[in-house]
Amino acid sequence: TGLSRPQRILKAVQKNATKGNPESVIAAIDHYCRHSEWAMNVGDEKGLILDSVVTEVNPSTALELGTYCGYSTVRIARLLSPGTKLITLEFNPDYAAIARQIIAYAGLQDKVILVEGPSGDLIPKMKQQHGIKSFDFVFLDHWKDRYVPDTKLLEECGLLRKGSVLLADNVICPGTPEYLKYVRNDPRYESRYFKSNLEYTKVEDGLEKSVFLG
Ligand SMILES: Nc1ncnc2c1ncn2CCOCCNC(=O)c1cc(-c2ccc(F)cc2)cc(O)c1O
Ligand SMILES: [Mg+2]
Repeated sequence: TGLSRPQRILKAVQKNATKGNPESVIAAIDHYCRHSEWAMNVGDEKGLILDSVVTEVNPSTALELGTYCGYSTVRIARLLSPGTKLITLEFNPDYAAIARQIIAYAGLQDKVILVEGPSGDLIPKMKQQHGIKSFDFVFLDHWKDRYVPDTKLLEECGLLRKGSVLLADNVICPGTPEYLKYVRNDPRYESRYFKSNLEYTKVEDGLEKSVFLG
């Protein structure tokens, strides 16, 4: 049945972007997904909010849950200071294989550690496998019903510290009502909603930024 959607996205990057230029990789994916076929990247509109939060936090350690094709991985990694790492977790090996190629095309492979597997199994291994004490920044963009259990897991594993920032995609569409209740009602979190639109559409969506108060 031909190429998969992620394979078609990779082809669009190889055709239209410049090797080693993350901005051109981001632009190529956005152009393809806006004009050829929709895909579940965080996109250009929510991407600007992601950029501003990453720039504000300037994390030394960052975690992304849900890599897909690596679009937000490239957006985050391109903003990291030298010597800092982004760990991104992807469940689907086919997505992971495409993401590795897109991250490498952007020239960001030295800033990114892509780990394949379910977040619930991998999060408890972060300290011993990657020498992580805690995460300064976490981008949640995986299965929407994993946002709450994985946030609790990050807390229980001591991977959040006072001031750690969680940024969650899709809190309106597809929606993560349980997660919004959790971070908005728990006094240990200071939460704020950034209204935007679902990638490449006029449908409302947004990002929830939550600071862990310890
Ligand atoms: N390491 C891991 N551990 C556990 N699970 C993992 C994992 N890695 C991946 N997964 C699971 C799947 O990840 C993809 C999750 N993302 C989405 O489903 C998503 C869907 C839409 C969407 C779709 C259809 C509409 F009509 C409207 C909106 C938009 C988005 O922006 C989305 O992000
Ligand atoms: Mg998303």
